[in-house]
Amino acid sequence: MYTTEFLDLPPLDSADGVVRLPGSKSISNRVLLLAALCEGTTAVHDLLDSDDTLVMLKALEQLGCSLSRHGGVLRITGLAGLPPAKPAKLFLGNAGTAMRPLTAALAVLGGEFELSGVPRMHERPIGDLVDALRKLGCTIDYLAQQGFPPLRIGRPQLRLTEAIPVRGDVSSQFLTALLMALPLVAQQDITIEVEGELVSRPYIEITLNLLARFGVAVRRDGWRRFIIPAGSRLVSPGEVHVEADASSASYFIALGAIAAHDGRVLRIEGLGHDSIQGDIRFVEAAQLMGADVRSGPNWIEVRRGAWPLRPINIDCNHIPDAAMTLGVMALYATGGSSVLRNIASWRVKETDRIAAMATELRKLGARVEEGADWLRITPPDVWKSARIGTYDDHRMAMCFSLAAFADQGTTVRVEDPKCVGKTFPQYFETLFTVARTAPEHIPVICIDGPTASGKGTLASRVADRLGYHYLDSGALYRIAALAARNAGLELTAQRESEIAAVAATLPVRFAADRVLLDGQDVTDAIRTEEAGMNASRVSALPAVRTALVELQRGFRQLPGLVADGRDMGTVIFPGAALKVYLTASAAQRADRRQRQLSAKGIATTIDVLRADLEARDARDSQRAVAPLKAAQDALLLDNSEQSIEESVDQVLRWWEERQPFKDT
Ligand SMILES: Nc1ncnc2c1ncn2[C@@H]1O[C@H](COP(=O)(O)OP(=O)(O)O)[C@@H](O)[C@H]1O
Ligand SMILES: Nc1ccn([C@H]2C[C@H](O)[C@@H](COP(=O)(O)OP(=O)(O)O)O2)c(=O)n1
Repeated sequence: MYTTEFLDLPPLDSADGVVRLPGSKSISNRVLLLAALCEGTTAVHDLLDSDDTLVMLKALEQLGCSLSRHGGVLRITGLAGLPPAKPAKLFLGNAGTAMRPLTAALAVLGGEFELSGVPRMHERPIGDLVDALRKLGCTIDYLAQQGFPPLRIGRPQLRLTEAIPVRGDVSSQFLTALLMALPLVAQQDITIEVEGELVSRPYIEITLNLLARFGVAVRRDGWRRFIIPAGSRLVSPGEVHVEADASSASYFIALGAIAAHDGRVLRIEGLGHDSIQGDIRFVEAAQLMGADVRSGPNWIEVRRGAWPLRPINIDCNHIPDAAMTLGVMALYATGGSSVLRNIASWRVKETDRIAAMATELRKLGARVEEGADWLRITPPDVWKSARIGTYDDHRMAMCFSLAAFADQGTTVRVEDPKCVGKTFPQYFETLFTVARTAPEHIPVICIDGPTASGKGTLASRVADRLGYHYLDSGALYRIAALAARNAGLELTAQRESEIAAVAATLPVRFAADRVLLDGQDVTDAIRTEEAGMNASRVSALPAVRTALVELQRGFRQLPGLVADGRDMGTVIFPGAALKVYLTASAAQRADRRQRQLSAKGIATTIDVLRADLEARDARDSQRAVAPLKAAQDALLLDNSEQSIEESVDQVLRWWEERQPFKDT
């Protein structure tokens, strides 16, 4: 997951390939709660691993459920319909799918519980659910503002003979919560009556479907009355497979419609046309806009159909979450405006999504009108690069990533990308496996300079701050030298072609912070001073340098690269958007190297080190091919008197000055 302050998406061109998506959040949290309440043990396969499921799991553990994990399977032994034995204070983050049903289940079962969440959760209304629960005899108090979490729950005196009214027009989660909780106390038929128009009906269908799997067949009379039959009991079905999340799939369905052009196909696995999730109907909306979609029971394939996309005017009640994705697709639907209607529930989600979408779409150049429960979006005439605020809302981050495909070459900065952790922690990584763009669009920052100037330290920290890949090109010369020695070669010009042949086929792999050569961990072996000197020797051989060019350029991958070495800016990435030539005095560098070595328990003297590094400087800058020197357009940074943080901040400032949205 990207935990950087922001993530810049350079202009993207197309998409193809296969994605497997994480499990559905709605199904995951419902299954977890039902498994926790029922009789028996449930093995849950393909559970979503995200912030919202984590808070649910922690809460269930606190309530006394026993959980164990083996491989990808989670086993839960339920409470068999009994109230939790101990009082508990549950923290539920910003997970509505945990807060609402747990409130209902615990209020019906009774005990001493407190339920709280993040500040935004304390702004999301729960009064209608609490009113319904109080009417049937539950004890619930507000601990802060009336109508909002945090809540205290006590013991109920249940009255279940009369129909229980619940409002259906704010959030379907209230009805879901009652439907999952009331089978615990169904000594007689229990009737729930929905007041107002029921929003987000598909989510109720998921609830009913899962209740049926746990042995409870709810009867219903249209969408107004739901009856839980007397004698209902929640019983584990044994095994449950969680299907991939249909709301998460919406981003990739849209991606296919926007970017799978010229024979490309985007295939989504783990979800198909017989999905029980309402958001699967996003497919129909995407088709109306022009997507070419084919699907089977467990897969969906999407290609670009109509292009540009067609504007849409649609009632989104049946796809409340996935409909946000239509808002960004509308940017590509020229020839009119798109209207998304019946989206009032957006106002009380992770953020006020109507206001948030309007604000951020405008930044890209779209004209947007906003009503109480609708949005009208007219695509930009001229796209603008923009910093997109995400409001701690995973769906804002995910849908706006799709704005990077404008053919006018816009850069989209997604702020706080880690908000996707709520439902899809690997969203951007998954996007980058299928999104394509020309290499010259992928940003590169080059940091060249002499030994021990701090290139590696600076480059890897800048890469961390930007979420970019990092290329330590010196490591490749070190590895090439080691591999050549292992092959019994002397590191001399007479052996140039043989060393180059070794370098051309290096079986090297970078895994986390380890370097593997032919499966052997050589991380420490390549870091000795001798290995540095050997690297310097082989790096003077032109054929060796040529052999390593493609390997180095292969590191230029989405979302960007920071590369350090001697010739990053002059030879390997001459078109890089930022080149830094890093220096420090020889005395400083010798001192730094000595500290670095002594931290590893290697004793040396400053004089020897200084002589070594001056010898290396001389060889690296005097060789015939790609000598160490500043690129003409490089910015010079002498960090002799700077701390590491100061030099990192300096480079990031230079980088910001080059961004297209720096003045916005
Ligand atoms: N600006 C700086 N100020 C002080 N020490 C630094 C600075 N930059 C790097 N160092 C230290 O100098 C040592 C050498 O840095 P390194 O990144 O390995 O250099 P290079 O990759 O140029 O050989 C490291 O121990 C690092 O912590
Ligand atoms: N892009 C590069 C990187 C390194 N080299 C050569 C020259 C250097 O002396 C050796 C070792 O590089 P490395 O960056 O690992 O060395 P230092 O950490 O700066 O001591 O490889 C090169 O020629 N071109």
